[in-house]
This record gives sequence, structure tokens and C-alpha cells, in this order.
Amino acid sequence: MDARALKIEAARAALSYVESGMRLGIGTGSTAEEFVRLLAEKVAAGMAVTGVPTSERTAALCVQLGVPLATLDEMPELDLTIDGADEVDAELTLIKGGGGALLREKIVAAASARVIVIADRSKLVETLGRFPLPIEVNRFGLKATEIAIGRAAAKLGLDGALTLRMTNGEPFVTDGGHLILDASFGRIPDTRALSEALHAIPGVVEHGLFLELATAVILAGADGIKTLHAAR
Ligand SMILES: O=C(CO)[C@H](O)[C@H](O)COP(=O)(O)O
Repeated sequence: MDARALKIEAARAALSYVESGMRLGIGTGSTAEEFVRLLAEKVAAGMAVTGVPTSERTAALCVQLGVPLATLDEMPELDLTIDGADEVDAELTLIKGGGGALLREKIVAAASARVIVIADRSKLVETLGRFPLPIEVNRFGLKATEIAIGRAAAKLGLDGALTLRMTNGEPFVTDGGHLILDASFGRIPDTRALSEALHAIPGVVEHGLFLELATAVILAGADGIKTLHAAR
């Protein structure tokens, strides 16, 4: 099975958790987009759901495919969010933000009663950190924030380059108007300590470590679907 087929399988499995009448958070990325395509078929067949998209990109796809949308301000409590991830560990801690939508994704996930992550099996790792950690930062004082992140990471024994994310030769700008530093720390043994240390830096808007937000992770592999459930 190719990579796209696995994403579709994971998305299809997530669809079975969606019921008519639900208020749905809708994630960002190629796997979440497969979910939107399948959801749109259900909507066309009469399923009544309202989605809150986690990015302008997802919003545009939903509009194009006829999935009804609301803003999070209009619908601040959600039943379920379906989103992708860049890495997942056995505790269901995630690295997200490869698509640059981590801030809205985290806000939407936190507003959801349940969060189901969809991914292909390759995203499951023993220790998070092979995928560079996206850190969303304010434009103001970028260098100072970069230095502060480096110092905070070093205190935790983490070392590695911080790379300003670029697109078409220009800094990538998030939907919230911020920049992204991708941190190549390597293995992150203590995700909670790093999360707290990053949150303590004023220029850091948010980071891509998602702790205790996912309720289940649906992983598609060549041998089928495996679902991990949170112990919480
Ligand atoms: O966090 C994300 C976007 O900010 C995505 O969910 C993550 O990057 C996974 O994307 P894909 O499904 O394309 O592999």
C-alpha cells in the first residue's frame, strides 16, 4: 500500500467515530485532508456536522467540498477533533506543526471532548524528536527568542539547530502571523519539562508538543489498522 492509501485508511477508520449532529474540529495536513474528502461524501449523503477548521488551508478545502463550517468563537465546545501528527509515542504524546498550523490545532484540540489522531504507522516512535520540533514565535525579538530557546534546551541537555522555516525564499508565516523555528533537538526524553521551559519564554507563542490532548491514535499500516487509546 502506498503512503496515500495508508492515510486514506486511517481517515476512513476515524470517520466511523463521527456521528450526525457533531461539532467537529478538523485538522490540517495531507492526512487530515483525506479525512475532509471522506467527510464531504458523508455530508453530501445527508450527515449533519459542523466543522471548525484548524487552518485557512483546511477551511478552503472544506468550503470547496461543501463541509459546513463555524468559527471556534461561534462553537467554542467541540465533540471531536480529527487531526494528523508528525510523530506519536506510546503515551499518545505528539509532535505536530509540520504543516505550520500547530497553534490553531492545539487551541481546537483543547476545546474538544475527544481528539483522534490519524497517521500511517511510520509516525509511531519510541521517543519523540526525530521530527524537528516546530516552535511558533513572535516576529518581534526573533534573535533574542532563539537564544532563549537554545539556553532553555541546553539546561535540559538538549542541543541542536534552530532553523527559521522558509517558503519560496521568504520566512513562512503562520495563519496567526507568526514565524516558525524548527528545532532539531533529537530525542526528547522529558517532553513535559521541555514544554514548560518553552512556555516560559515570552517570545514563544506555542510549540508542537501535544501532551495529554490525544484520546486515541489510529495508525494505518500494511497489515491494517491499529488504534492506541489514552490511559487517562
Ligand atoms: O501538524 C500538522 C500540521 O500543522 C499535521 O497534522 C502534521 O504535519 C501531519 O501532516 P501529514 O498528515 O501531511 O503528514
